[in-house]
Amino acid sequence: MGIAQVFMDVGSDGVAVITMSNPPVNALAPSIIYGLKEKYTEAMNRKDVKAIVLTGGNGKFSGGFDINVFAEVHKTGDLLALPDVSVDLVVNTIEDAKKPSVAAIQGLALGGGLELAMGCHARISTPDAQLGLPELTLGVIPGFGGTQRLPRLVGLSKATDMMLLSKFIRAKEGKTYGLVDALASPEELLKVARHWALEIAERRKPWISSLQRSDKLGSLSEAQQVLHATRQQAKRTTPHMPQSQVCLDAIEEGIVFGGYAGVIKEAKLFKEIVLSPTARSLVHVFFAQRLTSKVPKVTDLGLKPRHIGQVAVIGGGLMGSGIATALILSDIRVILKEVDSNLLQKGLKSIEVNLEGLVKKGSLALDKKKKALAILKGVLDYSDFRNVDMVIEAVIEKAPLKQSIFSEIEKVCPPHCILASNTSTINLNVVGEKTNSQDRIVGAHFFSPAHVMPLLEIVRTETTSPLVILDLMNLGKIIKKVPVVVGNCTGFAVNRIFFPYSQAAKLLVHLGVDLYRIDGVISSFGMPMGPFQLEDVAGYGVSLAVKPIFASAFKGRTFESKLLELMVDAGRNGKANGKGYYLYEPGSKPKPDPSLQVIIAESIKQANLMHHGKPINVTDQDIVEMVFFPVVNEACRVIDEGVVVRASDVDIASILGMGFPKHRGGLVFWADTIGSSYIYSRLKSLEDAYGGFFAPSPYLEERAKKGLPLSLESSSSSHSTKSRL
Ligand SMILES: C[C@H](O)CC(=O)SCCNC(=O)CCNC(=O)[C@H](O)C(C)(C)COP(=O)(O)OP(=O)(O)OC[C@H]1O[C@@H](n2cnc3c(N)ncnc32)[C@H](O)[C@@H]1OP(=O)(O)O
Repeated sequence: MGIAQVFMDVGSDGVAVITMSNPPVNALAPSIIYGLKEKYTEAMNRKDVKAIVLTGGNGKFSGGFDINVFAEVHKTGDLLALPDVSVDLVVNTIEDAKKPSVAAIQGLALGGGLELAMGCHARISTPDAQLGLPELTLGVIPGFGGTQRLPRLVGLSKATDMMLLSKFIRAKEGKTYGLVDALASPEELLKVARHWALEIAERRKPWISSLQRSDKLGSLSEAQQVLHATRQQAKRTTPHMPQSQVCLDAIEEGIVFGGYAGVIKEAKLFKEIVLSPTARSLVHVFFAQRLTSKVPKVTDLGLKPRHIGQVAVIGGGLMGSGIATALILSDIRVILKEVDSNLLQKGLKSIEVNLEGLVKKGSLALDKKKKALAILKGVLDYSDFRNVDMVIEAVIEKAPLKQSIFSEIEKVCPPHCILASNTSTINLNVVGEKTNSQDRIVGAHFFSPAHVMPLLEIVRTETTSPLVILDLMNLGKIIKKVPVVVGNCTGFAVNRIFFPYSQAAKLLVHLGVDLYRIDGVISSFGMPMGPFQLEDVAGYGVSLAVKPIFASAFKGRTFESKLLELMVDAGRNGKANGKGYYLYEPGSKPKPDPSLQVIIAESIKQANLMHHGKPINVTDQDIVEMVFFPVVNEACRVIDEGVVVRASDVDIASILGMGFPKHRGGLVFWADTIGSSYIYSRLKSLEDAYGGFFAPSPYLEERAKKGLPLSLESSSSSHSTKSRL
């Protein structure tokens, strides 16, 4: 961040323009808050100032309160680091001042930024500025009066919608709701705002304090009905997010007892919720996600990413068509290659279906769909490959096939062309073994469905050039993915860390624990679905293909059973044929299938794990620990071997790639809330009872013995022979 400063410039018209400057987003750091207070006091005291225009520098109003302060409060527990903005600055200094303020908004006004603007007596904005109160995504609630002023400006339903869903709206939409008083072009913005401020001062325009308004709130009973319905919905959709209910508590206080009482209640609730485990987790996730874009020896070399105008995707199956969809949606021209016209037509059709799905959901306009399809071309040979900047191979997981494709594309593509593979498991050195282009071979591991899932795992080998990594990171951002750079090993980071997840669940079944109970417990923990339903949805082909790969790469710590083979023998292929661990019927939820018990009994018999044939007795907590601690253990190895740049990259990869609950802060963050010593001792006793699958890794053991968090960076604790990054 640059230097945080507040400037004031008083014009001959008697308008003081107060500008917040704290690049890149003018976050409201404590120094900005104090600076605002100081400039406002000066403006009030100066006789030549009639009115104030509040604005932000560098084309942005403000991205909200400085989230670093939350991180500081989480570290120290000291709430004094939070300045009193809501009453002292917004109510007393701005809203109740004897001179009017007008907010001149461009770029964005989010969180505390929008709350300052709502404390002003009018808001003028450029049409495309983004407005929103996204505090709930950080586990907190709006704390500068937003829970009170937004409902009073736009009405209760719209306001709860914007706050609970952390929805951003454009200013032109805000104008229709009454959040914005007038729109102006960037060139005219200040002029219009100055004029408006003077008009208020001279009483030619109304002098409105948002907090005093009630005209948009409806009657008390209507308001309470809306709040009740919203509460019920939030309980269903965000059961792990206490901030939703707390936000509604603050709103309700203001509806019942008036805006000022609401502001006081909001401030009190804010100070409680900011220390909640959810806020700690979500603030961690905010910074962890941004850290993924800082990759040593890649982003610190002063390199500039090259333009990627055209990409060839090889293979039009589920992954290839999803990747192509993601690319054309972001205006990148795509050549889709298949081996015969039948498969090509299928691939092109899947892309169209993907786009139609987005149109149906309302997230893609029809003309945007047409535009996207116009930059897609299907081909059956390599002749068009001479013009592409990147190839993404997405064929089935067979090493010899990938090798022959890579040696062919090396010959036909231009020398600058990046050669990427979407393999999820196969070592990239093997993929590129038959080429002389090791420096431009890279993994671009998308997650299915590729046009929806936000994670892009970028896999670098020891020879991949930094520029190639940077180009792929940049492309990832353009297509709205979160790129996480990892090292090359079997399963890379995500699939490797999560291989024990389904294996542990199967192990539990072979110890006599009910499969549907396991899925239920894991869903309640916060995963989008349990491990068995996930396997049904992903299809057994993937699980069966990777089983031997993991077994040979991670000898001694895999759990083998014949359950899946027995399922396939019995004609069960998962969701694909409507029959897996669950029964799938169109239009209804997956149903448990009692006849599955015969297959499970056979698999249990073959595995012969149960002591005297007796099922084990486990609590729900035992299930969570037996499923996730082996996953944490593998994450420890991945951190120790340098497969990830930093532990927090695992947090982001686990959330975005596997659906690990965000409100728990990601896998390693969650593990650290439990403590390395406890996890180690549990794994140790599970190892004694059930063998090597649970054996704690040396990294975990060392951290536990020293009482250190797993995420703490430390050179001395490394057991690895060599970093892969
Ligand atoms: C009391 C109040 O009610 C409480 C609050 O106001 S809480 C804050 C509410 N505001 C928010 O949640 C907005 C958070 N920010 C964002 O969503 C996005 O950063 C954005 C939409 C503003 C910009 O996105 P984008 O252009 O992709 O840039 P992005 O990489 O996210 O951010 C750029 C830098 O600004 C920082 N930043 C953004 N918003 C910040 C904030 N509110 N505080 C501190 N830093 C912030 C980021 O950490 C990043 O820093 P880095 O370059 O060192 O990694």
